[in-house]
Amino acid sequence: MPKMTISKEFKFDSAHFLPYVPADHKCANMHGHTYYIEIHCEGELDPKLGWVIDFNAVKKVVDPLIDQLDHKVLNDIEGLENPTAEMIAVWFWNKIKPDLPKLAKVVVKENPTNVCMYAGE
Ligand SMILES: Nc1nc2c(c(=O)[nH]1)N=C([C@H](O)[C@H](O)COP(=O)(O)OP(=O)(O)OP(=O)(O)O)CN2
Ligand SMILES: [Zn+2]
Repeated sequence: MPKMTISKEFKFDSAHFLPYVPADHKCANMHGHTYYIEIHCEGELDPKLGWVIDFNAVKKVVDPLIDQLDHKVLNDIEGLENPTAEMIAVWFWNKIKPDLPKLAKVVVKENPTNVCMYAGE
């Protein structure tokens, strides 16, 4: 069967600051982002269902994680004490991969121009 990649996008609004940047870096101050997260899953199509994985199955795994972060201070979340886009991508990967083995990539967009892609290596 053909091998394909699907992706589903999620959104959350959070505050953060970056604790290890120099004090005069603007990101040392608390500020907010509307984050967009893409969850990419890759695999062969199921021959009967005709899909890689049900989009709804992705939603069921990811929604509880979005709820943990939405309208929160990311620095207060375990594992996100230094909430760069890169660390957020790793956080999502580690939480999602055990439940979605077809997970192939996590994309974190702090804004349309600041984007991090992580494929789990
Ligand atoms: N590699 C990374 N660099 C930076 C990160 C990050 O997560 N990974 N994060 C930040 C800050 O979160 C900051 O809020 C973003 O700063 P900046 O790029 O200046 O974003 P702006 O929205 O202000 O973008 P402009 O292009 O200047 O409009 C910093 N760096
Ligand atoms: Zn920021």
